[in-house]
Amino acid sequence: MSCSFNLKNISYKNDTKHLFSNINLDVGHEQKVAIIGSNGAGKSSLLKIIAGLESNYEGELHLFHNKISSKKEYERFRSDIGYLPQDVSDFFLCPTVIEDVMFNLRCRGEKKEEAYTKALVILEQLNIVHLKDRIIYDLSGGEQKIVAIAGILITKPKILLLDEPTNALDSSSEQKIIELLNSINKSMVIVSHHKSFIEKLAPTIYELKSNGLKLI
Ligand SMILES: Nc1ncnc2c1ncn2[C@@H]1O[C@H](COP(=O)(O)OP(=O)(O)OP(=O)(O)O)[C@@H](O)[C@H]1O
Repeated sequence: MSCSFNLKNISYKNDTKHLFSNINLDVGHEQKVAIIGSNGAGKSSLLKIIAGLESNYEGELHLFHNKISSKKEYERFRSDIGYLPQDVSDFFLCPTVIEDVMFNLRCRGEKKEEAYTKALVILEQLNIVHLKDRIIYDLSGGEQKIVAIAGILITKPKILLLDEPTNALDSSSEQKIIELLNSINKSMVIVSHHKSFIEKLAPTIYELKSNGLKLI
């Protein structure tokens, strides 16, 4: 199986405590994997390691069969990785929804009109086109989460790392996210507390324990 990324014997301790060791994970091309675990187990920290936001770990991270030994090496693959943080309140860089969803494409040199058209398509897919001119910080937490997902999906990353993608969403929005993520053929790691949600999305579910990932 062609692998999108591999974790080899990862151990991590943050400023205050040892969180986990012996983390081994191979995520194949277009494979969807979920990680559950108790509060504070380190799920978000593990996702940050894969997202290249935390480098103070032991062990090896390989992206597309390349061993990543430095932040500089990670940067070669940064645009292939879409990361949704658990808390999206600091995620947005533009005032309005449409501007923010277009932003990453504009950064990559896309013309304004093309970026606008693509942003409208993704807002329609997520059923939030009515929010397009709203100020993001006036939106509800759930609405902000969907806007953040739109801003990630528009860049067509190869790997999606989603930290609690449906917390703060009502059941109809959660259903939309499930349908959308099911329709996307990409490698994904989804962290969630909601087993019922995860089971609809990821055939492979692990529990994060302090001594490794346990297949459940
Ligand atoms: N920057 C940090 N400095 C010190 N401790 C931190 C930091 N970030 C997180 N922690 C602590 O590390 C532990 C793991 O946090 P993390 O957010 O990775 O866990 P989690 O499994 O995602 O938790 P939850 O399910 O509650 O979201 C927690 O005890 C948390 O308080």
